[in-house]
Amino acid sequence: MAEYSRPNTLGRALSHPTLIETNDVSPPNVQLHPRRRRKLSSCSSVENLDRVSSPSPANESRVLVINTGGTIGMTLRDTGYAPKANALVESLRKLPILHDELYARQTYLYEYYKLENTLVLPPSKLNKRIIYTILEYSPLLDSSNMTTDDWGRIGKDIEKNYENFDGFVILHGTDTMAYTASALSFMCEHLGKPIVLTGSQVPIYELRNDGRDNLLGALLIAGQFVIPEVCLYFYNKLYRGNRVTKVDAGSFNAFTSPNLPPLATAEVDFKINWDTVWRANTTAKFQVRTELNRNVGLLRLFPGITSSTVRAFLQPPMQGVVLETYGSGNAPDNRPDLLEELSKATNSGVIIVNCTQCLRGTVSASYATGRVLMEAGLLAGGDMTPEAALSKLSYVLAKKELTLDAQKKMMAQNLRGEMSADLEGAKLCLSDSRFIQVIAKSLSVSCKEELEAIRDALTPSLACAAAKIGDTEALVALKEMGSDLRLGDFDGRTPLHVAACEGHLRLVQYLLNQGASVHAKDRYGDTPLCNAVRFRHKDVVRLLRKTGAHFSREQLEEAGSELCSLAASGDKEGLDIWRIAGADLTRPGYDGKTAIEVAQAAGNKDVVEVLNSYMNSKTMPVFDELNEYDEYNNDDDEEEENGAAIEFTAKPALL
Ligand SMILES: NC(=O)C[C@H](N)C(=O)O
Repeated sequence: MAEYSRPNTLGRALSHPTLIETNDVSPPNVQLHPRRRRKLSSCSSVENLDRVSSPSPANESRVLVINTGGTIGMTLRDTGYAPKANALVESLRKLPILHDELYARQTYLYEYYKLENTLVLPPSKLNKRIIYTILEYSPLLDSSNMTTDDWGRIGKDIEKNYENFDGFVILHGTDTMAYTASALSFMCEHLGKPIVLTGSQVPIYELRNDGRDNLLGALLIAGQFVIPEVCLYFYNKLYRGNRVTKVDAGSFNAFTSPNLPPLATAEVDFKINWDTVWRANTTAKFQVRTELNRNVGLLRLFPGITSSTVRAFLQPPMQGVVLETYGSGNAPDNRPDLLEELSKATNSGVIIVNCTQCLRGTVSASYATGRVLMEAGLLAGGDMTPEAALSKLSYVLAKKELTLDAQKKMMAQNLRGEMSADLEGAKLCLSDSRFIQVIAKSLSVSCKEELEAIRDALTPSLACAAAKIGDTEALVALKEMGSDLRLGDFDGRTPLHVAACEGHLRLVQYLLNQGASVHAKDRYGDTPLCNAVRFRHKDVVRLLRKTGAHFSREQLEEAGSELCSLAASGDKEGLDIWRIAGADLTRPGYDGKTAIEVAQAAGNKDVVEVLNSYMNSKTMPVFDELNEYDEYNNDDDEEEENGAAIEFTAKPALL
């Protein structure tokens, strides 16, 4: 007699665990979960996986294992290792760590699924039962024999059975597993469930092997964690499938993911690196694109490669090539013959992607030898593996509905986490208004003091960034979360300073309406008015003046020299800005000469005339706000503003 206590979900109808003979699992002693019982009577097909819907009990999950071949299921023959058909299920059935026969029989697993190739794992640490069904391909293949058609077949089988399983495990030879994993990652669009490729270096039938561990780990991951990616599990690590490459022919530790850390590691527990897990960020339904373009290839540069080799390789029908270059994407820049062949090909519509031969790192344009390739029309492949770049090309080029330009654009995009964003783009860009708004929103979700402190610390930088790009909406968002838009950054520069520099008139208006001070000084003593004068934004100068901005006594004194220098260079516009800003154009410079004297000496008659008329009208108020304001309304030589329509309600002038 063996004691067997059934899991709660299965034994829901029983009040006590039942003692059952190990070999006696006859129906009267076992209660089926009601849903499973119902299913038993409705399911009739043994062959058709589609007709079996997902399992009932909550602690069970279903995984479809597609066995394509590979060493994991090979035996040694006279000709060497070769796959053995119809042997895997039987052999797994005898391995207690990979199949719990007692549970299967007690719960009528075989009758319910009507699939003899359905097995069940013993309960996991998380108390999950993973029921897995093996779909074996015929013939089983050494992965060296696989083609894009086989990728399509795998994709279609996943698609067909997608709703019936919680996850998928693909048993595959290791030699081309990185290619298949990459290809499937692109083919599986809007993936929401885990697809885990695995295999082994030593057949599962041998005494010492890595197949059992790899299969067990892959099943546990696919059945327990919603990692919506095409992954590769090997030697206790789960990798993103399109990031791996096989690096060792003789070790259990056969794969590496040089540019991305593992998604998970199997230690005492599984540690999932959720931050790295790819999120499709889509509401579209899962589908598999099986169309792949086979006119693609990998070309590895080597010293002395001839242009005729390159020419031959790039001949039609070739449509996409991954050029494996040196270091950070370099090629000889003293080989015009070679570069010409590459240019000719890109001009005729071949997409050539520049990937590095190095295991780790990315292509960049830091060397002249790298730039020549960009000039020849190559696309930068970033840190993509050649396997990923090749299968991406194959996938993208099969999208016939796209123009060549759109295909190139797609190649440069990070579609499935196969490449890191280029470093420029990856920088947190404060001048990205979406970033500012996202931060503003996320900070406003809580009203805790700490969060408010963070908000206050970030506000000046964020507000200045928004002011820089004239993003009124972002400023409104910041304002709504309670930020004080008058605050200055580390250098005492307020959003008003920044907006004045950039000439964003409407934003200046908005900030003034929000109480921004025209008198705020940055660490250099500059006010927004100084900035607007410096960058010659007349309208902003007028508006600031209207709001009461003025130069300090020292600034006015120092202005003399600046005015003389403008007069010397005949810069009427510069002088006019100073006039509008309220400077006294008769103020002498450091050597006692006035601007008009300098202009006369330099023979700048126009300037003399303008300054004379200024002197004549000097008895009038320095600045006629109303006239100037009218002028401002009609002036269109400033940059067109596209901010939100904000009524002009600037404060009355203080002069
Ligand atoms: N370890 C392996 O699976 C290698 C085998 N030749 C294959 O790729 O199918």
